[in-house]
Amino acid sequence: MEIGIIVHSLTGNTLSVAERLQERLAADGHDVEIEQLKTIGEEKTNENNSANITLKSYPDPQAHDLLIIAGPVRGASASPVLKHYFSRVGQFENKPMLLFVTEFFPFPWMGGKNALKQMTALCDEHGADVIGSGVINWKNPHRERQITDLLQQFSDLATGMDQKIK
Ligand SMILES: Cc1cc2nc3c(=O)[nH]c(=O)nc-3n(C[C@H](O)[C@H](O)[C@H](O)COP(=O)(O)O)c2cc1C
Repeated sequence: MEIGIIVHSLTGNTLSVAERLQERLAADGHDVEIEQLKTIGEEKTNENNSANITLKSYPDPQAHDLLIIAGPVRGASASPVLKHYFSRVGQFENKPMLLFVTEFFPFPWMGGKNALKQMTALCDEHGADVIGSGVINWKNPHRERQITDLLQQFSDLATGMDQKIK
């Protein structure tokens, strides 16, 4: 199955989890491509109006069977860069989607869950079908276990989906 991981990552945390996911899903037999969302010029972290953001490129969601969308938590909310990407892409036409966020604080209720809720609402609005999601808390003493659990969960969901479409 063709899997696209569309990731916004400024300081590398989210990207590092995305790379581990890519490795895991590739070992499961999928074709996995990471596409990073990058702003033109230096990213302004105080820019909360996603309409003022312009990206270097806008990955085509229809190029993949399954999409994984990931980014950092910003002010207990979804990343403005991801919000902008959704607004520019328009409709996802029932694309199956997995979501994850990384955040500095140690527990998911400290912003991560809210960011995921916003991203899920955006997916609903744009016609995507969210089949799983997760939060990685960078300051949680069990961060490594959170990451391995996420890899396992996403691997199981991707395998289940692959079996359905075959
Ligand atoms: C402007 C800004 C706002 C942030 N807000 C939060 C927040 O509300 N809660 C949190 O836990 N971390 C917050 N963070 C930290 C990032 O979410 C966290 O470090 C994340 O893992 C960074 O991911 P990245 O390295 O992929 O960019 C914020 C970071 C920035 C720059």
